This record gives sequence, structure tokens and C-alpha cells, in this order.
Amino acid sequence: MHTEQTASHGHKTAAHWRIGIIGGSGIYDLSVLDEVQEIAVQSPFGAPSGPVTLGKIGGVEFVFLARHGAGHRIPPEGINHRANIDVMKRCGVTDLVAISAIGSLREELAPGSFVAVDQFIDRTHGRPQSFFGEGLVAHVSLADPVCARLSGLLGDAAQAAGATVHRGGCYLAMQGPQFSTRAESRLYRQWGADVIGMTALPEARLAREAELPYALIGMVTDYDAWREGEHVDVAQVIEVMHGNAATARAMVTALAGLLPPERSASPIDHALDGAIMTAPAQRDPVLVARLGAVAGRVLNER
Ligand SMILES: CSC[C@H]1O[C@H](OP(=O)(O)O)[C@H](O)[C@@H]1O
Ligand SMILES: Nc1ncnc2[nH]cnc12
Repeated sequence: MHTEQTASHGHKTAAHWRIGIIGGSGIYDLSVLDEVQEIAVQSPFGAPSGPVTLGKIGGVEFVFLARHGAGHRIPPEGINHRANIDVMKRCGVTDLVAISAIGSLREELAPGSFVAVDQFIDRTHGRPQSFFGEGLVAHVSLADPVCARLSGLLGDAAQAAGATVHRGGCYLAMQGPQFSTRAESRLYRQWGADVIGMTALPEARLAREAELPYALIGMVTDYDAWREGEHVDVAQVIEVMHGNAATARAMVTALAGLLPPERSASPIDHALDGAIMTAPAQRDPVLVARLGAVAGRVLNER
């Protein structure tokens, strides 16, 4: 079923989970969902990557979106992360799981293994980084960009699905779409990055602004370019990706079973408390209206 919907708010009220899943390369649907409904949700930030799929696993509600669109039509620099995150909020998502293909910058992070990423270095450019801007200025903390609770559960779920899971790791977000030069790849290792990809930023930044606890599980597909005589090869990436896709879906099923029956509040649910600098009288009403789903909790309070 495919319907048009202009969903409204997305403020968290009840103590139940509604898990958003952003699927990356190789994860274009979530066949493990029951009671599936596909809806096109409009966003004031433009077109999201595609319609979202609503569904359930064992009573837990999920909202799925393919980051690169159906058939992988959107390149990393073309993804409208603001619209994607805004749409997740409009669908009432409480917590956001991102799944990505990643290159490894460490010998011990072998292709086929999963990494529960907990830090980021940003080398992207020209991508809208914030929902806020002139007329409504806000600064949220990004010191710990990943929700430890959600990441821990996701790591447990990946392990239950049979994956080799590495807990913690720094993701270098490169611009792409070309893969790194050897010099870049070796530099990123010196910087302390563990894995590399092209999409998790600004996604993680925007999730924080939208008060969505965010966790990223990366599926290692290759060793990037730092090893002498080796380079990234899309054919290899696709082959490993296909091997990982079933495990990723099983991870989502396992996650549904591991979530505590009641969702207790997360500090990230209040990430915008005290973050807005612009005096109420100076706020741009157009921007305030656009931010209804993302920041309505703090913008509408008296
Ligand atoms: C297919 S390799 C490059 C491509 O895969 C990753 O995408 P995603 O994070 O959405 O899984 C990487 O960031 C690149 O966009
Ligand atoms: N080596 C790599 N660099 C950037 N993105 C990737 N996605 C998968 N492998 C990658």
C-alpha cells in the first residue's frame, strides 16, 4: 500500500519505542517487517530519499527509509539528510538506527565484520549541516554523537544475528563519490579514524538537532586504500554487502526482541534544551514553522 501523508509533529510522549531505520548501500528494504504500509511523507526541507515503510516486528514499530532511494539512485552528496530526519520525526520515531557499508582503516576490522561506531570526523563539504540558521540559531552538543544505550542494544542484536561485532570506532566521513587516495587513507589512520564512509555525516549531526538518539552500525566491506597493492573495488564491496544484508535484517529482528518493553527517557530527547540562542522576538517565523517537527518541543513551549 502506498499513500500520501503529511504527518504532523513527532514529539515523544508515550514510553514505547518506534525505531527508525535508515538503510544504506545494499539495504533497500526490510523484508522482516509485518503489517507493512508504505507512505510518502512530505517535508518542508524538500524531498526525502523516498517513501517510508511502516511495519512491526513482534509488536515493536519500525519506520524504514532507504538512504540512497530505491535502486540506489542518490549519490552520497545528493542525499537530503534534513528531509530524511525531518520525515522520521514526523513519523513519530523515538530512536534512529543507521546501517552503512564502511571501509576498514584497521587490520583487525576485517571485511564481513560489523562496527558499532561511536565517533566521527567530518571531511564532507557543501552539505546542509543544520536545521537551524539565520533567524533561529541553535548549538547542540555533539561530544558524544551516538546514543550509548541504542548502540549497545544494536551491537547485542548484531551479535545475536551472528555477526562479529566491534564495539566503538571512529568513522571518517569523506565527501566521495570517489574512494580515497592512498595518502588520504593513511592520513585518516594517523588521525585515529577506524572506518570510512560517505554518508553518516551530516546525518548524525541532524539526528542530534532533532533530539533523536542515533546509533550507526557499519558493515565492513573492504580495507580501503591504505594497504600496499590493494584498492577499493565496487565489485568486492557489493559482494560483501550482499553477504551482510541478511545478517543486517536478522539484526533488526533481534533488536526488536532486545528492547526493554518500556522506553525510558534519554537525555538526547532533550538535546535542544537551552540550545536556542535567538531571542523569541528575533526569530524568523518561516524557519520556526519549518522546524515544527524537529524542534516544536522547545519552540512551542511557553
Ligand atoms: C557502495 S560503496 C560506497 C557507498 O556505500 C556507503 O553508503 P552507505 O553509508 O549509505 O551504506 C558509502 O558511504 C558510500 O555512499
Ligand atoms: N572504502 C570505502 N570508502 C568510503 N565509503 C565506503 N563504503 C564502503 N567502503 C568504503
